[in-house]
Amino acid sequence: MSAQPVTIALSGAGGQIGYAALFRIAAGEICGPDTPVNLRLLEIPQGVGAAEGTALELADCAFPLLNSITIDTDPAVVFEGANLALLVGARPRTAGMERSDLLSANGGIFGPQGRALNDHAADDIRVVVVGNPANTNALIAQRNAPDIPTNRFTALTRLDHNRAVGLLAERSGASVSDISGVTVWGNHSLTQYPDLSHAIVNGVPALDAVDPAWARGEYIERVAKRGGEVIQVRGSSSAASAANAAIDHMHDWINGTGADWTSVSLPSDGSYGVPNGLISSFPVRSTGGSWTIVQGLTVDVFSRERIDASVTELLEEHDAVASLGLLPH
Ligand SMILES: NC(=O)C1=CN([C@@H]2O[C@H](COP(=O)(O)OP(=O)(O)OC[C@H]3O[C@@H](n4cnc5c(N)ncnc54)[C@H](O)[C@@H]3O)[C@@H](O)[C@H]2O)C=CC1
Ligand SMILES: O=C([O-])CC(=O)C(=O)O
Repeated sequence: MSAQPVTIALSGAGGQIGYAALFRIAAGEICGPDTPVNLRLLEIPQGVGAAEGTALELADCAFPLLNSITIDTDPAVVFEGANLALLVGARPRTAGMERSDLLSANGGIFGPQGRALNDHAADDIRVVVVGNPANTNALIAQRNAPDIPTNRFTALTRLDHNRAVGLLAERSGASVSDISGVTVWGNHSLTQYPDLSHAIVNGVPALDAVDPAWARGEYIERVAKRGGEVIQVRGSSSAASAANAAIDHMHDWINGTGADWTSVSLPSDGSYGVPNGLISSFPVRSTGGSWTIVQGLTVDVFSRERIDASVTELLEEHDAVASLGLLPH
């Protein structure tokens, strides 16, 4: 244990994803076995008890890397000096709530959190938004943090990516480690596009290894609706797999992806016709601590239509939050 401690903030620490993530983070799964961890846990008052209970259990694990735990309801306190932020806590849609109500309620969370990150986080802050609607919540946070480079704000589509790889492995009979080149484009929503056009299974193009009609039909729907399938079968939403994906995302951002790429929602630079600034999912590699969008992939007519459909939904969400005054910068 030699490196400087890393300060990792997690909002929604008393919830189910928080419970599935915090023990792994405290064990060093994001930054590795040499980096001590300061945990900063953000909750609303009704969630503080659950976060405190989790902190008791974290202490009972006697993790050698766990340097400190702070629990607070004030984002300014929690984000002070934070190097990494996992924004998990969000306002869920409840019965009778219109989409604009949901966006407005989340604006009330991610606007202030963006401002607190702007004013208090460390210069190297990296943010992943998990709480839904994740892409638009990330956009709100980013647009409220004018002093933080835009590319430090991301939203989680790694769970969709991992689901896409897992279901392709299941269908093809290959192991996950023999699959590469899978991409999830667009929004973390039902319009997302899990794309096998460039995927390779055991050295063979995926569209030769599995029925292309399945890959461009049932498969896309199955990946996009996997969250709903988990809720139906498990009785509650994906938690361990979401926590795992958030850890994968942060781990790869810091440590690099290697030859294969993964999927991350990040502010577009105009690549693949996605409007500048929109936080959309792309094929990306990480090197030197930064994500780079993989360039030069051919996009056929089918893929173009699917990407455009999801980007259209993101633009609608953008316009809705802009009209609510939630994107000040
Ligand atoms: N992007 C993705 O792939 C996925 C996203 N999600 C989303 O992640 C979010 C969290 O899911 P769960 O942990 O299962 O929910 P949960 O309801 O178990 O926990 C959420 C926690 O956030 C807290 N919270 C609410 N508002 C907060 C605020 N302003 N500041 C700090 N904490 C706050 C709540 O008190 C609660 O403890 C949901 O929005 C869910 O839809 C879930 C799975 C996958
Ligand atoms: O719908 C939810 O709350 C959970 C979710 O995002 C997913 O499982 O992909």
